[in-house]
Amino acid sequence: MADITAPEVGTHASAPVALTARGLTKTYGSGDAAVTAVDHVDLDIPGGVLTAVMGPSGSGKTTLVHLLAGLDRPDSGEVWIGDDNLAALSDKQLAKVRGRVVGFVFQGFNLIQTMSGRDNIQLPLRLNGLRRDDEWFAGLVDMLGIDRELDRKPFEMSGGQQQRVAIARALITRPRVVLADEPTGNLDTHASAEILSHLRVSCRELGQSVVMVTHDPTAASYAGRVLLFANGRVEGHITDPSPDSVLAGLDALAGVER
Ligand SMILES: Nc1ncnc2c1ncn2[C@@H]1O[C@H](COP(=O)(O)OP(=O)(O)OP(=O)(O)O)[C@@H](O)[C@H]1O
Repeated sequence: MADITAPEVGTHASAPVALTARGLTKTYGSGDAAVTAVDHVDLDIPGGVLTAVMGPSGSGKTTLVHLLAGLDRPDSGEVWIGDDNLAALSDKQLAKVRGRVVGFVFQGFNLIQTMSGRDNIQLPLRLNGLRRDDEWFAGLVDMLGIDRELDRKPFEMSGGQQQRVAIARALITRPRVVLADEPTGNLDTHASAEILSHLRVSCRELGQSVVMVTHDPTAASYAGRVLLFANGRVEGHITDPSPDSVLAGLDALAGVER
């Protein structure tokens, strides 16, 4: 069984920290039925790095990214996106940070069924009063292979096509931080590889930070760092992962499960 490296906090002196969590805690239910989905998590997510979050089903990964995105409020602890402490923002300010700084790709995609692919992708620009960059739009459409989806409504698309449209929507504002829950879960190997390569390059070249939850060791191997999550805590991490080192890390993680 492989050892998993203890989590590091506050040691990325060379890379500016894009996303910080301190003491982040969220419990669902109460009494005997209480489940602490995220349990005093401290995290520093550096800029320019693709970070994967892996761990057993029910370990709290989705809850963690929802808290990091400000979609859900923690019971205690703080999330900082750059210099913004999410807890200190009004709902309006939070919406502004979410709209301009953060891109989301979540399970279920949240595409608007009455709007075309094109309008869905461009919605974050309209909502945030941002101008469209035609070249960037065309580049995303090309990279994601969604030319024919632009004039279709989501219900006329397959799950994989909807997922690609949702990824284009997340990237259209060139957000500093992208939070994604299984972003390639409905895609074939080729499409997944292309999208993950793009995310990795845009982290490296644009200084973007992507945090993605995945169950797929191959997808995780595109990351610069894998966080190993169990029982609502970061139990370790793997730097420069390969599919084999990720599998070994998951094996080691099984040993710390409740
Ligand atoms: N809205 C909710 N109400 C009550 N319990 C919840 C709620 N959301 C999540 N939980 C519980 O919190 C724990 C963590 O759930 P979460 O969805 O964050 O895990 P996960 O690691 O993302 O799981 P999976 O890999 O299966 O998607 C689970 O025990 C789950 O049952």
